[in-house]
Amino acid sequence: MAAVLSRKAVSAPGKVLLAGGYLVLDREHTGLVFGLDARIHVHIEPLQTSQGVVLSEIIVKSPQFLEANWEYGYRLTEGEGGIAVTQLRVSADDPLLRNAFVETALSYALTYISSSVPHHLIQPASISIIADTDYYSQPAKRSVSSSRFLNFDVPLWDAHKTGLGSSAALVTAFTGALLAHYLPKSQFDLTTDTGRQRLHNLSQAAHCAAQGKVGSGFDVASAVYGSCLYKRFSPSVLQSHGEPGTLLFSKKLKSLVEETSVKWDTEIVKSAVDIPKGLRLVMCDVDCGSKTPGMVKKVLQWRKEKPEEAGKIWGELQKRNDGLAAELVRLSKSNSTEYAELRECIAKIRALIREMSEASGVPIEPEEQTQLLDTCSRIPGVVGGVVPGAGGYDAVSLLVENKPDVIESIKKALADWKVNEKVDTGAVTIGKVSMLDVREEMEGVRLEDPAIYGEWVEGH
Ligand SMILES: Nc1ncnc2c1ncn2[C@@H]1O[C@H](COP(=O)(O)OP(=O)(O)OP(=O)(O)O)[C@@H](O)[C@H]1O
Ligand SMILES: C[C@@](O)(CCOP(=O)(O)O)CC(=O)O
Repeated sequence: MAAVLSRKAVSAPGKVLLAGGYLVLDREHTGLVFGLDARIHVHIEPLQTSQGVVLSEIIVKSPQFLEANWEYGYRLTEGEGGIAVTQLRVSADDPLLRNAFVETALSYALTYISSSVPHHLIQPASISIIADTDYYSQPAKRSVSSSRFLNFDVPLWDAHKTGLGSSAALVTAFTGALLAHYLPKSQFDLTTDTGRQRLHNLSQAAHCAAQGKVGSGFDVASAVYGSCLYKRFSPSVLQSHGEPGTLLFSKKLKSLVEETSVKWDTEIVKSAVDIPKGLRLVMCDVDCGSKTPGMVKKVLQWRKEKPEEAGKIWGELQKRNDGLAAELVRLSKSNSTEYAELRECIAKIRALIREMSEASGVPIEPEEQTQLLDTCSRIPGVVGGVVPGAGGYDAVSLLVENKPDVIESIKKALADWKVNEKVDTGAVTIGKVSMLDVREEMEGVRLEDPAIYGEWVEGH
């Protein structure tokens, strides 16, 4: 008889790329990424089936959203092709709503598990995904109990994202929960360097496959390792492992994850990143629900066409980004509250980002965000702010003194804030600007107590 597996829960943090957007796509450069205290949690338990009924089924639910149930059948494929998963129809009348991140992470993780314990049958499981509130601009309804997790009461696809990296945190926590559930601790332990390295490699591979492109991977790296200075892996690492169901996929994935044939050249430096005790990060969401498509492509095209111009700006930006990281660490170590130099670092970075926007024709720091950042930067206690990551109209980040009156002043300023008509480009409509209830967090992925989810995993 197969051993009864115990329930497990894993969470991973969201992210903000404070400095190094676009540059981090190139291994010549680095990104300064902070993990956030908004987490995606994944809870997994054996699926209760009627006595004598043997199913190869895994059920995944996002109980905070409507119609967010996905059921999968799974089977071992021939030719060491790994585990293929097939989405099952919940009921004959329902349309098949796919979730590429869940589906891909499931088949990658099950394939790795089956290659690690080849003669074990994978038992059915029930998985719940539970997200902290600030991943979505959607106003959430308070849940009936005292649970910190809220009910969004809309289909997942209708919730506006705030850009905190839900898919990377999801894929990392989901993969971690599956490995922790099915593999013995001797083969996978989230608390060891080897465990985290394998989880990182597997999650990066699955996340890239689900996205259909290989980005820099800073979001998955920070979901695993938390805040860090990040240098990407060479894209060639992910070029030849194939797809689930194709010849030798299982073998190739195992060696990719365990680095037996390919070496991942990712560089994670945690000691280069810190936030001084007297400061914190704040994120302000503009809820306009739009992001200019193709920004990355356009910036890279500009860099290709104008290598000299781009090289100069990127070289200078890298220097300033390094300066920002160094100043944060210096302030943190010295316990100093003298923020003039930090203010200067942020102002220089913003000026260079605007120069890059202008030269590439890509609204990385659009006029509306310039105005928002300028307004916030004038509030006493606000050291400065930037458009993080790819920029555009996602939430902006501020570095502020960690004092209740400063936070109150920011909230008040945001409540009154409107785009000045003179700079309103008309490209987007900025909704209500609000402060998200998140701040930086140093820790990455972690095991959670499965009992904390209460009603969210019972009876859903
Ligand atoms: N609570 C959830 N339950 C299930 N799937 C989710 C959940 N939250 C996010 N996802 C998955 O992640 C996808 C959103 O990922 P996407 O990469 O577009 O955005 P993001 O990672 O939040 O933001 P960004 O990349 O801008 O930081 C959704 O379409 C869905 O597949
Ligand atoms: C533009 C880029 O460097 C950062 C994108 O960051 P974000 O998704 O906007 O947080 C792309 C990448 O690193 O994959």
